[in-house]
Amino acid sequence: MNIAVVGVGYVGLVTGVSLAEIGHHVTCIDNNKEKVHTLQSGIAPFFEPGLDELMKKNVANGRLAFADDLSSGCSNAEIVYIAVGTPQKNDGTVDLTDIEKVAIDLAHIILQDMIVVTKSTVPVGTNEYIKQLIDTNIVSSASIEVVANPEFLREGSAIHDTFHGDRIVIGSNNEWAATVIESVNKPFDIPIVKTDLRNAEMIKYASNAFLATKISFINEIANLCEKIGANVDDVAYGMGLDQRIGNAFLQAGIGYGGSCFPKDTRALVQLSGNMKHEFQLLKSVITINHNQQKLLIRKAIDRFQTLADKRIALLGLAFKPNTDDMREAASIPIVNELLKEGVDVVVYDPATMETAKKIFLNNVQYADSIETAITGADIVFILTEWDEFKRLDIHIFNQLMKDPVVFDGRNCFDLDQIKKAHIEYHSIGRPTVYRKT
Ligand SMILES: NC(=O)c1ccc[n+]([C@@H]2O[C@H](COP(=O)([O-])OP(=O)(O)OC[C@H]3O[C@@H](n4cnc5c(N)ncnc54)[C@H](O)[C@@H]3O)[C@@H](O)[C@H]2O)c1
Ligand SMILES: O=c1ccn([C@@H]2O[C@H](COP(=O)(O)OP(=O)(O)O[C@H]3O[C@H](CO)[C@@H](O)[C@H](O)[C@H]3O)[C@@H](O)[C@H]2O)c(=O)[nH]1
Repeated sequence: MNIAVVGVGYVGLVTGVSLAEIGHHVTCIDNNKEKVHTLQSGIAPFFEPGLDELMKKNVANGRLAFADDLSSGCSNAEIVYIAVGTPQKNDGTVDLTDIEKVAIDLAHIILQDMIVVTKSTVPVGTNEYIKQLIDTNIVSSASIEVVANPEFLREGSAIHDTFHGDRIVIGSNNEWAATVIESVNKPFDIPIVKTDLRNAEMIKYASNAFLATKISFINEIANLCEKIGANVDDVAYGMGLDQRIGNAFLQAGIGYGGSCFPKDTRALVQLSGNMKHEFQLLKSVITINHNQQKLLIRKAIDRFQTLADKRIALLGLAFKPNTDDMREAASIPIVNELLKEGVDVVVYDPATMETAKKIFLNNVQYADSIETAITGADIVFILTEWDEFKRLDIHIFNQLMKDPVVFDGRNCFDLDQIKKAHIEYHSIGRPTVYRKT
């Protein structure tokens, strides 16, 4: 099939590359000319394990190309995927400006019958609206059908998730269009859920909201574990063995961030409100997450009374490991709060330093290694569970800090290992380990 993908962010690029990998001819289109230029020179605009290789391979074999112009990019396309951003507006509603623009621009250039597939996460009813927008603006006699095909990839494991996902959701109110998109996806060999447009849109929001709920639930259990002297890692393990619960997404920590959970949970609350349905559970999930992001600061203030003039090294700024994405990362409110407390902040992350410089400007110091970051620090905060941190020889804290106090927001270390290291160690939902004198 000849396919165009409009919007080359995370989702657009992974979609384009994977459709090319299973044999389709794909043109990825973005209106950001600089981005397209970078892509045409063989460089992915973000860090994602395995993506570069697949991209280069499919460009070389002629199945993948990039364009900055919708009209030329779609000239041969039988199917157009929309993968532009759907950010949140100040009032909490989803900003559909980019989707609307793509729909209207498509209506002006479509000359042959076409299937428009929405990959972007959009509120229930949006695909019907996209069809209506195209139908009312179309200049030719061509007809279009819409399909909702929400994306479930995770950043940092996007390639793996695409080829080994649990399901592909295909929503359409037109049986022919659904069947075509089913055949497009067949080579992935992943179970396909065929449903209508509204169900497909709702599956995406409900899935993200449920995963966010699991995280806030285990974080509340963790906070309780600390008070009653239990260990959340053991509790989560014991819970997760029950197949009805499952062990995924029970990692306690400083809450969820990223470009999806925060935005999509707020959007679902907003959508419910519009329907006069108060989604109390999800509102609590969001509040718990908000509080959890600041937990290390509260712990540090409890321990030291004031953090003014302390030097704090932050290890990890990305919202999760294996990505250079800092969208809605816990590190951002943490740095802002620490600066207000008068802290001397030094940061290190294996992948996000360039992004961090644009966010924190010269308000923090930037270290080029773990060692440089922690040398002379009074306190260390661990905010992202990069392998580089988990594999650290923990004696390094002793060697490079005077009185090492570590607040680990991602439970990177085993407590028995920590007990041998002569450091003071606070983590999430586990007993504090005090330094032996
Ligand atoms: N990032 C993820 O992990 C993820 C996973 C699943 C679903 N989603 C959803 O997928 C959608 C895209 O997310 P993302 O993170 O890839 O977005 P992004 O913001 O990183 O990328 C969007 C791209 O669309 C381009 N664009 C905007 N308007 C355009 C237009 N008119 N023509 C051509 N290109 C245009 C932008 O230049 C940008 O490159 C969102 O709805 C998001 O919620 C994201
Ligand atoms: O047990 C866990 C699992 C995750 N997280 C945090 O949750 C956030 C999101 O993690 P993850 O879901 O792995 O990353 P995303 O790339 O944001 O992926 C989510 O959001 C995407 C966008 O909608 C969906 O496609 C994916 O299915 C969904 O997992 C991160 O801050 C993690 O640190 C935890 O705190 N504990």
